[in-house]
Amino acid sequence: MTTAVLEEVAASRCFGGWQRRYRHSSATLRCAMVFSVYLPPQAESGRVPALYWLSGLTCSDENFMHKAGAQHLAAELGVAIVAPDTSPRGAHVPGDPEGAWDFGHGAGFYLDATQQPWAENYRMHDYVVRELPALIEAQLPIDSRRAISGHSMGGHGALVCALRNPGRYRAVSAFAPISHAIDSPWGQKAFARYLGEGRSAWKEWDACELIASAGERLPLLVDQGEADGFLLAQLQPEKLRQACAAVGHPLRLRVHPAYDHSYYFIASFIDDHLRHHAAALLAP
Ligand SMILES: N[C@@H](CCC(=O)N[C@@H](CS)C(=O)NCC(=O)O)C(=O)O
Repeated sequence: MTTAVLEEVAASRCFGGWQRRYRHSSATLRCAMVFSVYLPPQAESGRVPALYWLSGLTCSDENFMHKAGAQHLAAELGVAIVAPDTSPRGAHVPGDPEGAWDFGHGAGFYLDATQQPWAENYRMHDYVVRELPALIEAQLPIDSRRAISGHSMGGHGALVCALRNPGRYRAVSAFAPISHAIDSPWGQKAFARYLGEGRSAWKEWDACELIASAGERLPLLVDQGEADGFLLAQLQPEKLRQACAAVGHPLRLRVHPAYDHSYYFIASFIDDHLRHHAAALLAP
């Protein structure tokens, strides 16, 4: 699995480092995938740690890199940023049967599907947690110091990746995550198809459910805009607050008046998240 070749498809100098894009064949997802990576200047003389960023519904690997404005501080801190795509892609990969934007292509939900026809390709958890880091750590100047963050569906993904894999990430954070996916319309639609109708299987991919039995108490940093149109129906950060309070899981939940769901919100607070991750990634 680690022998796939990374084919560079774009490279731009950026804050003394490089913004690059690679294509590779994914054995996990059974399709070609593209990811973006920001390599800070420090990567030219040694290996650097990486923050994995998981984007939300409808995004590709490029939304974060184009809009979050993270490269300037990542260059200063010496942290790489890796942004995978949000689902498997390609004409042979099934999408939403009705062509909706909240399922299928661009909406992999960072889980490993068990139901056909999705189980063939939709294994984004395995891809993000194992296949992609193995490829990157073998072929790029990035080492195994990892942190993870994301937005909305990707915030759910970041929390679930960290909670399901104790010891794999040094830090975790999220912007406007789908906090309790099994209790949200987006999550219910996706989980019913990817995982089947049995709700017990859904709980293995739900941040609030996983908090109770987490194998480590990695502190969560979560930012949420109060004017986010998806706040009440889909995101429900108060459920995350309750789940953390019930078991004493450390949570810093910051609610920001007037901020919405957009990348303007992410750009406004990304520096705090980068410093949160860098403190853990660069600790001796
Ligand atoms: N297409 C949806 C919105 C989807 C959406 O807001 N996606 C968020 C993640 S959940 C995003 O980051 N969009 C891409 C962008 O803003 O660059 C709609 O019409 O309401």
